Amino acid sequence: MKVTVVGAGNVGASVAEYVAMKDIANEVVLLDIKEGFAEGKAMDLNQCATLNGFNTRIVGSTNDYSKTAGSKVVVITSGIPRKPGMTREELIGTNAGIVKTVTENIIKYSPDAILVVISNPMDTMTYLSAKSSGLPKNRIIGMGGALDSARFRYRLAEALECNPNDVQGVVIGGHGDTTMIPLTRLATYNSTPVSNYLSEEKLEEVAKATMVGGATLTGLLGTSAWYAPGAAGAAVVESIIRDQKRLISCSVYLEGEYGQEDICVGVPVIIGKDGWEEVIDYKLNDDEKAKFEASCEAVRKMNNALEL
Ligand SMILES: NC(=O)C1=CN([C@@H]2O[C@H](COP(=O)(O)OP(=O)(O)OC[C@H]3O[C@@H](n4cnc5c(N)ncnc54)[C@H](O)[C@@H]3O)[C@@H](O)[C@H]2O)C=CC1
Ligand SMILES: O=C([O-])CC(=O)C(=O)O
Repeated sequence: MKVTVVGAGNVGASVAEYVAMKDIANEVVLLDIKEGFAEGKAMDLNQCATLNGFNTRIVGSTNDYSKTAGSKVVVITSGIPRKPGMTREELIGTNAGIVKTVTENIIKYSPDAILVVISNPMDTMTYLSAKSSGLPKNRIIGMGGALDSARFRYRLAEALECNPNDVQGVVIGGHGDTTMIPLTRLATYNSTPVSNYLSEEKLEEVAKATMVGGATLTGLLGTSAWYAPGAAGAAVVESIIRDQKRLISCSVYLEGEYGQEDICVGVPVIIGKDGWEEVIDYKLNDDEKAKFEASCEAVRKMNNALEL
């Protein structure tokens, strides 16, 4: 099984590392446009094999797509990250051209691949990939909700002073500072509503911290985060390769689900060997529905800036 990761920068290398550590692919191809960069990252990662006990071969490629041929999954992380003070949406001018070209090159060599889009602004880049590839909608998955939900669970666990693995929580909507929707009403601490333990004000605080999770890290790091984004990308890849049918919030092309058409936005989906298989209806209440609609309107505005 071959997995390609386009963009060997912070997020791409992190996805490659976590995929290798899971030992779910024989080969991971890391491709970057920067001369020798992907080869260097691949060599460094290969030298972890005996230390971390994996048997995945990592191959570096400077823009040679023939090396990516026959990939089952392709993760797209190429593009610029934001700097402190910027929004993800400001990246569209540079990243749209990159994501479009990369998508076209990838499907020339791997026409049956499932694409996992990570580059920002992620929902719009996923929509662009869907439109420019012409691939069946189930084979295009935007990764954002997996990360945002992990951050939400971390923040909830911090507030509850508990083990994050005992907390369930999902973020839907756009992957933007103001468009994501942490579903606090549905969050649980080992099956009991978190509202049993946390006040409305505390839950509001948790939701706000979740929404600006990426911006907070960008402020601290000077560039955007990569460990949790890499782990979230690898979790989506694993669910595809192992056909795990995990229920993960991902940005997918909607045709009526959640009342939306012709948009890629975060909703809970089942992820398996054929890509995303089904959207699960969380039965939003009126307030959540209104937030989701506003989120979709903002994503749609971004999509309108694309030259398709
Ligand atoms: N969806 C999500 O949850 C997340 C998205 N991101 C996004 O992921 C993207 C990558 O972030 P980082 O890895 O931190 O950036 P980075 O700058 O470390 O790496 C990006 C890499 O893409 C490469 N690249 C640029 N144009 C290319 C092309 N045409 N073909 C192949 N490679 C190309 C660059 O040479 C660079 O090595 C950014 O757009 C960032 O905003 C980051 C974290 C989470
Ligand atoms: O914040 C950013 O720009 C990168 C990203 O999407 C995240 O870490 O959630």
